[in-house]
Amino acid sequence: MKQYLDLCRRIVDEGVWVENERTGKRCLAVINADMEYNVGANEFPLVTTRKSYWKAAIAELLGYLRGYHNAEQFRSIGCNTWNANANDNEAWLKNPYRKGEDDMGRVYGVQGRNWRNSKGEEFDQLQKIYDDLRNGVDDRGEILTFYNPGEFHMGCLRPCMHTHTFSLLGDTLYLTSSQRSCDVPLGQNFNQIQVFTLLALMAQITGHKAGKAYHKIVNAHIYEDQLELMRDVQLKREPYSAPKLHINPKIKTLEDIETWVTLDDFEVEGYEHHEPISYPFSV
Ligand SMILES: Nc1nc(=O)c2c([nH]1)NC[C@@H]1CN(c3ccc(C(=O)N[C@@H](CCC(=O)O)C(=O)O)cc3)CN21
Ligand SMILES: O=c1ccn([C@H]2C[C@H](O)[C@@H](COP(=O)(O)O)O2)c(=O)[nH]1
Repeated sequence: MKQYLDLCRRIVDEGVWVENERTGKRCLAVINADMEYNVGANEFPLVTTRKSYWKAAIAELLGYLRGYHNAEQFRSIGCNTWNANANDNEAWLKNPYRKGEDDMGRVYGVQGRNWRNSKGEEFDQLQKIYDDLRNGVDDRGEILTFYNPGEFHMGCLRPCMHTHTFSLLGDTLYLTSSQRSCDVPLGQNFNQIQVFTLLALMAQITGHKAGKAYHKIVNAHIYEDQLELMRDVQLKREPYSAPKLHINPKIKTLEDIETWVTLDDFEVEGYEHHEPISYPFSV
């Protein structure tokens, strides 16, 4: 929690104002933030200085791992975060690749599970990583990337947290996640849960111990309409200690994640938090 608050404080104290054309809003931004989560010690990085809707964040991750392409699929597993980008963004509504209501296009998990080359052949990046790790193999290229510049025009948003690299040292699995753009009040609240949970889940289904997860953020920002709430409310609160995440031990394979896992398979123990804060969202 301290590293999250340090990042928020750093943006408030040292951030530079930048115009953002896509949203039409200004952001206070810093460049380069390194976050580290101790998954092995089960220090779940849940924000405690406001109520965090951690289940929605895990649902979003499950949707990515399943290759979801539609906001309705996300809603059906308890996640509302893609409604606005799928249905309220002018540029996407006019895009000829949009296949109607709720379609998100070729973003995130679609790239992770159905990457396409110029011949139309598809690659399942996650399956390859899973098969290697289960066999104890790390070929130094265990990379799940959602970043496909050749298909940006076919999706509602370029991926923000775009690349997850897995590494095996002995019987311990590590994760390094890279993010180009981070809405710290809203997005980071979810993203740090997702980095942690992704490593915990992959370690569990590939039969390894979880080590640390390293989360590298490039542009970390607070939108102008979020600043007051962050500076004058959230940053004035004292954090509580980190809760623990419990994942159903019956989850043993990638197929389990693809087929029957729900939010009931995740529990948080010892989550003490302050009152909710509702931050404005920019589409
Ligand atoms: N401007 C922006 N910020 C983001 O963080 C973001 C995007 N756009 N677009 C794509 C996804 C969607 N994400 C989102 C979208 C909404 C919430 C959100 O509204 N969170 C609320 C309530 C969550 C709930 O009730 O389930 C929160 O208080 O955390 C969080 C992340 C993260 N990403
Ligand atoms: O997982 C996510 C997804 C999105 N965001 C934020 C970061 C930015 O504020 C917007 C995306 O806008 P771009 O103009 O494409 O950078 O969404 C996030 O923090 N985490």
